[in-house]
Amino acid sequence: MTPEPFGARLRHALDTRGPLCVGIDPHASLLASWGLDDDVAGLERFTRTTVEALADRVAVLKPQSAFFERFGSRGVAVLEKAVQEARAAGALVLMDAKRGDIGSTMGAYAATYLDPDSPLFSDALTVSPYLGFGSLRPALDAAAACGSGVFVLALTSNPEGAEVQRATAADGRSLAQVMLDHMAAENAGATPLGSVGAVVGATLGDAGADLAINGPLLAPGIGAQGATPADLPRVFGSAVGDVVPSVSRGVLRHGPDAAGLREAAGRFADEVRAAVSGS
Ligand SMILES: O=c1ccn([C@@H]2O[C@H](COP(=O)(O)O)[C@@H](O)[C@H]2O)c(=O)[nH]1
Repeated sequence: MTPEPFGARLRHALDTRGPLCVGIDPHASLLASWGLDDDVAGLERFTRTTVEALADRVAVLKPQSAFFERFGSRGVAVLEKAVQEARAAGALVLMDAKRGDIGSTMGAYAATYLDPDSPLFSDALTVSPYLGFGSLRPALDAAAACGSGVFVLALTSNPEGAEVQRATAADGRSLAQVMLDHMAAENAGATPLGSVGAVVGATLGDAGADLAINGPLLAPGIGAQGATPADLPRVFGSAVGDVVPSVSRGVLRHGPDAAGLREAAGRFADEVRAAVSGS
C-alpha cells in the first residue's frame, strides 16, 4: 500500500493538534534547571518527561540530535526510544540532524532516518542543501517512497546564515531562493501540501524571498532566540498558513512539571493561531 505522504499527515496534525512544533533540546543548563545531572540518566529523564507530557497533544516533536549524540551510543539509545515513543503517542517526529553530504553518503543518512526498518526512523529529517540541492536526491527519494518528509535549510534563524544564504547565484537569485525554487519544483502538484519543507527562521524580520513552495515552512527562532508568534505574518506574508512554528527552550524552561510544559505549548499554539488568523 502507498504510504500517506508526509505533507498530508502534517497538515492533518497541524489542523487537529494545533500549529506547533516543540523541540527537544536537552541543554546542560536545562538539565540543571530541572534538577537533573548532566549525564545519561538526566538526559533519559528529561526526554521521557517531555515526550510523556507533549507527544499526545502537539503536532510535531523535534529532537535535536546533537544533544543526544554528545553522550555517545547511550545518548543515541535515549533518542531512539524517544522517537519511537513519541510516534506511538501520535506526534510526528522531525529529526533535527541537519544532514548534508555527497549523494552516496546522503544515501546512508536516508537509510538511517527515513527507512522504516531503522531504529531512528522519523517522520521527517532536516537536511542541508549547501553541497548542492541535487546531493539531497537519495533523501528526497527515500522520503517520497516511505511517506516521510525532509526540511531543507533555506534561510536559517542565526544571523551568520545570511553570508551564505543571501549570496547571489550566477543568475542573480539568492542561494536561498535557488534552494526554495528547487523545493517548489519537488512539491509541484501535491495536495494539500508537499512533503519537502523549508527551514526559514522566524527571526528574519522579512524573509525577502518567494516562499511559495507548496510545502511546510519550519520556523525556528521563537522564544529563546527572540522571535514571537506575532512576528510570523510579517516574516512569511501570504505563506503564513503553511508555517510550522518551532519552539524549544521557550517551552522546555517550564519543566520539569508536565503541566507547565503543556501550558507553555498550549500558550504558544494559541498565540500562533491568533497571529495567523489576524493576518
Ligand atoms: O535555522 C535554524 C534551524 C534549526 N534551528 C534549531 O531549532 C532549535 C531552536 O531552539 P530554541 O531553544 O527554540 O532556540 C535548535 O535545535 C536549533 O538547532 C534553529 O534554531 N535555527
